[in-house]
Amino acid sequence: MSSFLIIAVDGPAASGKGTIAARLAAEYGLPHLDTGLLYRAVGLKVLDAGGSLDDEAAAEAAARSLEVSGLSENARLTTGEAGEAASRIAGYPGVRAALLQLQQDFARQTGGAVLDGRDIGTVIAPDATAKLFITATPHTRATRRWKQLTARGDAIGFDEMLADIVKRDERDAGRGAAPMVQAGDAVLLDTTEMDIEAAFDAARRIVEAARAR
Ligand SMILES: Nc1ncnc2c1ncn2[C@@H]1O[C@H](COP(=O)(O)OP(=O)(O)O)[C@@H](O)[C@H]1O
Ligand SMILES: Nc1ccn([C@@H]2O[C@H](COP(=O)(O)OP(=O)(O)O)[C@@H](O)[C@H]2O)c(=O)n1
Repeated sequence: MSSFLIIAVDGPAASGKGTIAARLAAEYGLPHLDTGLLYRAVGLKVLDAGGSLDDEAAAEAAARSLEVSGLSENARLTTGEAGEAASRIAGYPGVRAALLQLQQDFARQTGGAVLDGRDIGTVIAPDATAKLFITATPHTRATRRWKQLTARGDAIGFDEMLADIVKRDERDAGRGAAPMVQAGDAVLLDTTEMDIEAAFDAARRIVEAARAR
């Protein structure tokens, strides 16, 4: 069994892919990159500069000059505003091109890595050892995200949350550049009826089966 291990974890909003990716990274002693943070940071950078999310050139410039250190400590990146902004700029090919190399370098570092996002198994690491596509029903995902955001004081109604998630999924799956799609060789994991422990357990078994191939 090779000691080089790339695990690609993709899926729609609030499916639990970040939680699973972080747990897998701890399990296998690998570094983890939440690639959604990159797009969230670019979206907020455009907004903070007073720009428009419709301005493709501004988004591409923000992506090219993105400072990637410290993103996971920035709580603002996990807000609903950042998620929406991310999805608006993530369809621009120039933004995706600007963020490609750093993600591929992260994936190919010595020993390997775990990355989660929308296009890890299809574009960033098509040669990944194990590919998972995590999903759950929109209602379940909206419930999870609503609990997560309201627990920390963000004011949002459940119906609005559900509508936001459905709209973002449609935009992510419908765009021309690296749309959210399950890779042909990814294993689908529907966590609707699973708690975090059960979902992680199922994910670990998928990785073990892939490593044994
Ligand atoms: N299987 C699960 N059951 C219940 N809650 C979950 C499950 N997986 C994740 N969560 C919770 O749902 C929220 C969203 O999970 P997260 O991993 O951030 O999703 P994603 O990375 O897909 O957006 C978090 O609060 C997380 O703790
Ligand atoms: N690899 C990735 C990761 C995120 N994204 C975009 O960034 C947005 C935010 O991603 P995220 O993973 O942080 O969002 P959640 O699934 O956590 O809600 C997504 O809706 C996508 O539009 C992407 O296009 N490609």
